Amino acid sequence: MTEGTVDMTYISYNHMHKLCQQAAVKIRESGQMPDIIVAISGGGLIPARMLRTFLKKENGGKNIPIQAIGLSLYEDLGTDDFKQVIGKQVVKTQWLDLDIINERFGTLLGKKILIVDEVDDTRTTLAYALEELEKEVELAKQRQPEKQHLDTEFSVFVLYNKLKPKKKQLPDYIMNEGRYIVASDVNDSWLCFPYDSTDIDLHTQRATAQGNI
Ligand SMILES: O=P(O)(O)OC[C@H]1O[C@H](OP(=O)(O)OP(=O)(O)O)[C@H](O)[C@@H]1O
Repeated sequence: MTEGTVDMTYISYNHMHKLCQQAAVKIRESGQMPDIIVAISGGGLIPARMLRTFLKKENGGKNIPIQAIGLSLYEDLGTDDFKQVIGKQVVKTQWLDLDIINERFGTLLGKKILIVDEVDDTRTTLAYALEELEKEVELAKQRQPEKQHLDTEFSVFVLYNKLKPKKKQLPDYIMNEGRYIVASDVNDSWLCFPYDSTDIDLHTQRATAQGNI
């Protein structure tokens, strides 16, 4: 941030698209080609869908299903305690459809699961998502003890990682074993995403001027 003002970084759809294309190669090379993509809604939905196009290509033409989970740290959900919790507490608004996962795969256990979001800011949301998904794995082991030996492997993909001190950490097995995949490390500026714009032409001009095209 600059003193008294906020640095604004404008991002175009094209920029997100191209980063997803490059990231798909990194994901394949990491050995973490997912069975399931878990998109953190809302911001993770668009990169997850873009990524799926390129992962399909990297995955021999096989499409990878996307499940959406809704987590909100900064959004006003109209609750009475909004001012107290914004930026501090993650609110779960949607969760995995385990019936669909079990119907399609038989189990969540033994799967490679890629968690996708558009930005890692304080890392609070990603840490929460991973903790809650790990709890689902433990519950699945209780429900399906005959499959508890199957290793479920998580990895994380973000389009933009802000280079700043983080409030929460991801475990070493994510950070140190090639399972935290970042398309672009960025300074701690305000990221302006195209889907938040009410004037997409002006937004794209600004993104272009900053080279984010
Ligand atoms: O690293 P953190 O500090 O946790 O911040 C990152 C999160 O913040 C944004 O979500 P937001 O809560 O604004 O909801 P949205 O995706 O629906 O806009 C973004 O989409 C990430 O999920």
